[in-house]
Amino acid sequence: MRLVHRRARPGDSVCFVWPALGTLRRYLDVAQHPTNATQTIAVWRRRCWGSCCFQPDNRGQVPRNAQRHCTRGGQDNETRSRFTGWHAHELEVKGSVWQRRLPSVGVFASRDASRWRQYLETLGAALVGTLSAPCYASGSTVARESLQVVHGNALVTRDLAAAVFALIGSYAWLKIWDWLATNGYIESTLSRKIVHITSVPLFMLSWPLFAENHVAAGAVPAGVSLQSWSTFLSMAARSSQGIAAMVPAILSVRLLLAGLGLSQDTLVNALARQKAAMQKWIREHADEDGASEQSMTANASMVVQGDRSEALKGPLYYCLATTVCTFLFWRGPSPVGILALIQMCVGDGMADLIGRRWRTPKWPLPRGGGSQKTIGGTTVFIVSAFLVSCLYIAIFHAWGYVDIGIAAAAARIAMLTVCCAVVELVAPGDDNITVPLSACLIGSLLFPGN
Ligand SMILES: Nc1ccn([C@@H]2O[C@H](COP(=O)(O)OP(=O)(O)OP(=O)(O)O)[C@@H](O)[C@H]2O)c(=O)n1
Ligand SMILES: C/C(=C\CO)CCC[C@H](C)CCC[C@H](C)CCCC(C)C
Repeated sequence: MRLVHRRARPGDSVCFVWPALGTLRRYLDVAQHPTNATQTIAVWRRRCWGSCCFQPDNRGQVPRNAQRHCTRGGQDNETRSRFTGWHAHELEVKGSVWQRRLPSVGVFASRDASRWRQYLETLGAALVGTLSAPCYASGSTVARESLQVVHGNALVTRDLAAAVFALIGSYAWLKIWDWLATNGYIESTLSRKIVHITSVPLFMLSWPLFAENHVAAGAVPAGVSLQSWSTFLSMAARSSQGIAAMVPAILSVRLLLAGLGLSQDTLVNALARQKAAMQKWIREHADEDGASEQSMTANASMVVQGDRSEALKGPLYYCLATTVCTFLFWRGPSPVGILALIQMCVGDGMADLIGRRWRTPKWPLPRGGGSQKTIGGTTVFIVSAFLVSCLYIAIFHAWGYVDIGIAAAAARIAMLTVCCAVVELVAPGDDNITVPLSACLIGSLLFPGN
């Protein structure tokens, strides 16, 4: 392995002006000079993102100590530390992906997880370019100058683009399910639960779009105790996990404002309608078991409008829990954040979705809020949360983010899942707080070194 440096060429400025073009150029370079692919990519990185690069060995392998070597080639201290992880990682992935063909060719047929990851990361780079292009094209000096400031910090630009992408994705996703429910294609309760089950797992699949951590993984939460608040906040705002956590945080603010009546929000209205429909369903079925007529009448009027303050409960806690888990645990190396979010989304959501339709005996526990949990619901919680947790840990391990493999983690995931199912069953308070909170605590005990 050796460090590769070369002078900037005129063509490099194209990459700077429009990184999407740079991505395209990278594809073409790889296609034209297959044996030189590694160097081409590395050089492009160096020019665009101002750092050092490596020449991995003939088999495209990056030595384990690559990261240590990389720190020699950076420029100032800050750039050096920010770029270290990025380069070590880029090259690690390269060996299996970039050598002989365009990464998009055959990627869908591939079972090689690193290809998927590379594909998503390339998409992230292309997104940066695509989103910044209109600003350049607008000709506005302010837009260009501010973009150049951000481009000076290219990894942050990429994270911001990925966050914008996830926000647009969340908007579209919520809209689709609400549209299906309001037009009568599916029940409102089903739409709400599908959103609950799928939103955050989809969000997690977008995490490779974010750049490699600018600040070492774990350093941001550790900064709470080590750094002054201003240093901590600036680290947090520039870190991948900080920017990714802004996605659920922005949704939380939206829910908070609308729930307090400070803004009109169609999302909140939809959630409130769905919740009202769900409560109606629960009370109707409670009525079958002898519930009072009064509760039915009160509920019927709610279905028309829904209660906007509902946004301040389940959905808000859901978004806040996602913000905290994303920010503290991010995509690894610890599996705890991913597991906690899967328990909250898949376990709790599936227990409700299937538990309400599958008539199984109810647990002999006092009722909270008119609902009663069933043995079938708890069984579905355990099975679904366990399977999806295993799937996500396998994916994130194959992507190289989580450092524990599925074989080593499976028994502990099973224990965690059973504990969360019990918490969901007995703990007072909203499941969107109790389940992820206990998953984080129990997970940290079960995976102490990860
Ligand atoms: N372990 C479980 C959990 C839920 N349910 C079913 O799902 C319904 C609603 O569950 P609950 O978690 O109480 O819903 P909420 O918290 O009110 O819904 P949300 O989280 O969407 O606000 C219950 O009445 C029950 O029929 C079940 O059978 N078994
Ligand atoms: C009904 C819900 C909870 C009640 O128990 C779920 C509320 C969903 C949130 C309002 C939206 C959450 C969005 C995610 C944080 C981001 C999704 C991004 C993705 C690309 C779809």
